[in-house]
Amino acid sequence: MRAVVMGSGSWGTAVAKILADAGNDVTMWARQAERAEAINRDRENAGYLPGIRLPDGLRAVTSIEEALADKEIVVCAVPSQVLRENLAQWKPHLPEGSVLVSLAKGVEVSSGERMSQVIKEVADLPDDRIAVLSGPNLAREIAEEQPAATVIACIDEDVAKRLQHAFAAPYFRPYTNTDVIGVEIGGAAKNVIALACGMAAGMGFGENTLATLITRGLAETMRLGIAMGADVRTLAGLAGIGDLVATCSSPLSRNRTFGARLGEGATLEEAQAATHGQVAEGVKSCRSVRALAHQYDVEMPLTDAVYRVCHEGMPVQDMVGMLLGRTIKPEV
Ligand SMILES: NC(=O)C1=CN([C@@H]2O[C@H](COP(=O)(O)OP(=O)(O)OC[C@H]3O[C@@H](n4cnc5c(N)ncnc54)[C@H](O)[C@@H]3O)[C@@H](O)[C@H]2O)C=CC1
Ligand SMILES: O=C(CO)COP(=O)(O)O
Repeated sequence: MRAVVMGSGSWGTAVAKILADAGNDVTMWARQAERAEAINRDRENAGYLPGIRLPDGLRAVTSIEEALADKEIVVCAVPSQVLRENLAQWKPHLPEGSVLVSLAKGVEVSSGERMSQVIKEVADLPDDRIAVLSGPNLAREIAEEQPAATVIACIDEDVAKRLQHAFAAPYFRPYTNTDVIGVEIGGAAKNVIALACGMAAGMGFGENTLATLITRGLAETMRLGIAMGADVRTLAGLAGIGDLVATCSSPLSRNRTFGARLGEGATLEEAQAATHGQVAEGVKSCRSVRALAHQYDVEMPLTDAVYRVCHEGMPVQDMVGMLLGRTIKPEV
């Protein structure tokens, strides 16, 4: 199929490689001319995935019109808080009949909307032309062709199946799902829990703490997902627990790394500066996920604690007392 990946950061580049390796005709859109030129000249996106050789057929362009022309699959690979402004520029050039696939893992702070809702609103598309791709997919590992699986969700199962074939590469196995809400909530919430896990690791805590945070993080993600209409089995799958485990455990995760820096004593500004312009989505999404928890009247104590550290100046060390000092209660 003819596909374009709109955004040439870490994950956009890795997904462009997947699509090319899966036999599609793939274009990448980059904001900066130097990045597009370097990708075309060096077959490498050195700023984001140094040392990864990109497939020969992959072509990068900076013109939005050229990028989108005639494409059947349009992959949205920009961070969640800037998807709306990017989409507004892409909209006039979106080809008739194309399907938009969101890669972003976040909930928009200004609206409380999931990415598929933002796409529907801004691009004015029916639900069967909007899909989301999410799972335990650390960009660097996938770019190195380490085997992994993912979930492609669309309300229309036939569309999800078409995309499943388009994204299936020898090292990358997509599963379909029609539970778009579950897949999106799993992806957004795990970044917040990964911040908490990073903070714990940074403070020197070990595997018991990590396992506790992952498990209770899943419990609160499930509470929110169920309240919003998700299928709990989605959250017990790749886009839920799968991604939670990968992100919370890996030093490759930007969210976990951001949290670890705070846990080691860095200020928010220092942690932000150390991300080198790459996005740690959970820092913003903890605000919107917490707002959804309030809206749907569910308890999300870990998300609340991360929010307080990131936005209310609560010292990281106070998280422990805040979480363990809660009223003791049944597990389930
Ligand atoms: N990196 C990873 O391992 C994975 C990332 N994701 C998700 O994919 C989405 C994109 O992530 P990455 O590619 O890793 O991000 P990144 O930070 O590496 O790259 C972001 C890309 O968006 C572009 N962009 C366009 N408009 C922008 C603006 N106004 N502000 C900032 N950047 C802008 C940047 O130029 C850059 O090419 C995020 O929501 C992330 O959570 C999902 C799975 C894996
Ligand atoms: O979503 C990811 C892995 O599935 C990547 O996580 P980070 O954004 O924390 O690097």
